[in-house]
Amino acid sequence: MDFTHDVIVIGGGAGGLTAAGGCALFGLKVALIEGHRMGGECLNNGCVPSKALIAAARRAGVAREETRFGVTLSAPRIDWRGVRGHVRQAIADIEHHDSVETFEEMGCEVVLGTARLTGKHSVEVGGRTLTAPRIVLATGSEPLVPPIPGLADIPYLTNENLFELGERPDHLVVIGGGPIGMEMAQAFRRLGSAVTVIESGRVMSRDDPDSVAVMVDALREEGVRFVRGKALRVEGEAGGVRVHVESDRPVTGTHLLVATGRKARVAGFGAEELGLALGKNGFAVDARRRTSVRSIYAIGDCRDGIRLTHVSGYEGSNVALEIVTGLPTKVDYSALPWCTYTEPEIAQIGMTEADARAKHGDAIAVVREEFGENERAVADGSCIGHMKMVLKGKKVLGVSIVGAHAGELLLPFAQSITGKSSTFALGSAIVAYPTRSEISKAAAFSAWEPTVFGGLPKKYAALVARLRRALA
Ligand SMILES: Cc1cc2nc3c(=O)[nH]c(=O)nc-3n(C[C@H](O)[C@H](O)[C@H](O)COP(=O)(O)OP(=O)(O)OC[C@H]3O[C@@H](n4cnc5c(N)ncnc54)[C@H](O)[C@@H]3O)c2cc1C
Ligand SMILES: NC(=O)c1ccc[n+]([C@@H]2O[C@H](COP(=O)([O-])OP(=O)(O)OC[C@H]3O[C@@H](n4cnc5c(N)ncnc54)[C@H](O)[C@@H]3O)[C@@H](O)[C@H]2O)c1
Repeated sequence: MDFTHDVIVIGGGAGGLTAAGGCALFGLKVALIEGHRMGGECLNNGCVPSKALIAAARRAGVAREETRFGVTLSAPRIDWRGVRGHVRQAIADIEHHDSVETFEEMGCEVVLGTARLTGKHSVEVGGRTLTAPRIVLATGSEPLVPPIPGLADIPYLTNENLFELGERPDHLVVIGGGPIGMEMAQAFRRLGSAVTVIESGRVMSRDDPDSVAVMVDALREEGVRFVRGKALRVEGEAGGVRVHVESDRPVTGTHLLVATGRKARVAGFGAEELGLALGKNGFAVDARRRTSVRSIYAIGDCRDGIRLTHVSGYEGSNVALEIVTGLPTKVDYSALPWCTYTEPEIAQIGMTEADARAKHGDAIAVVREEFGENERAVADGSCIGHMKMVLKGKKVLGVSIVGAHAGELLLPFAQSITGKSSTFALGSAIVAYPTRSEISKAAAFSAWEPTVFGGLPKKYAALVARLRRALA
């Protein structure tokens, strides 16, 4: 078969950009297709606007403390247009990292349009048929809106319209106590909204309960109200919503945010017709991120599994490496980090205590240290929180941290968990997004870039690509 490309990547979010950029930098002929906005969810409706909003809210939160350390601040005045302006500016300042021009410079052919899978090796977009030995699906996810009776009849918010809100809600009701619910609850509360969170199960159920308890107490103290129960029915109109909750009184507010998880984007672009197998929520994949059709990979939010920007990026680079070298490249999540950017932050790497007990029983030990004993925390007047290190013998299995800048404390444990500490390992470590710690990975990666993308590796990649074209 005479292929138009070596690789076709569908989706220009964190996963697709990393896969496409990686292959292109090795000299492969890459088509990168994006149907909406380059940068995907993270840049446009996810991490970047949420963290920008959190930054504005943090400023308001500090000002609300009035007198501290002998310094008196005046109470915050919140100009919603200014807050929105900061959110937009953050996106504008970052978007060039993900732009068409940047990826064309790397050597990708960027095609703007909605792609349709038409075969094991073919994709249609904008009236063209593109073909390649390997296709990478990085089509992402969208808000999972549960079928709560009444919801379809009232205006509600999800992450897709939250950051474009024209006014500050007087009372924001949030359904869902996951990372989106928690980050946004605190941010809106600090910006002056009343906030009620409705959660049917455990708040932040993926994280260590001891960390979560500290964070929930802090949010309660700031005035966030928590209601335990399932949201069963919703009624009202713009400016006045009422949520009926299992085993509690109805909750009323002015705005409703639905933050009840994500639904993988797997339908409507030819994957069903090709018979790609599905898992519980997304394409079923093996450890190499191959779907049931072996020439097609699925990475990041669109496959069944954990959904985070750095996870999409890691899977993108793994798949690029496999395609370029021809060597199987499995994901390794033994040192997977994540962080929720409330204040205090909750950060995790590797196993929680519960994960470790489930796997190793009483063979584990847990060491706990308090920030109240940490002299930098004391000097900062910011002693809330602790670190729990989970060990088997002296080997670290995981670390849970709650406290100021918790996400920035994870990186050394990536090295202790994996046992890899070279500059190459640092350059390819999975680092929680967005953290300042990423700069260490960037520096280590830069040191290796000329070698990794040098003449010899490119010649080898070209040979593998020729063989693939001949054998596919
Ligand atoms: C409010 C919020 C806050 C978040 N905060 C964080 C955080 O702080 N840290 C973190 O790690 N994660 C965070 N996340 C999760 C993170 O945003 C996602 O995990 C990540 O963006 C997924 O990247 P992706 O490339 O897999 O998918 P996406 O970013 O969803 O990209 C998929 C792309 O594919 C395109 N596409 C889909 N179908 C087609 C088609 N047929 N043809 C062409 N193009 C197509 C879409 O337009 C989209 O641009 C947050 C998410 C939300 C909603
Ligand atoms: N800092 C970060 O890394 C970060 C921040 C935001 C989002 N994200 C990612 O975005 C994704 C989505 O986050 P999310 O918070 O929407 O999802 P989530 O699945 O983590 O949490 C959703 C919560 O909603 C609850 N829920 C569902 N239906 C309900 C109902 N009817 N009534 C009451 N509660 C109900 C669930 O019990 C669950 O706790 C996740 O993949 C997450 O990893 C990450």
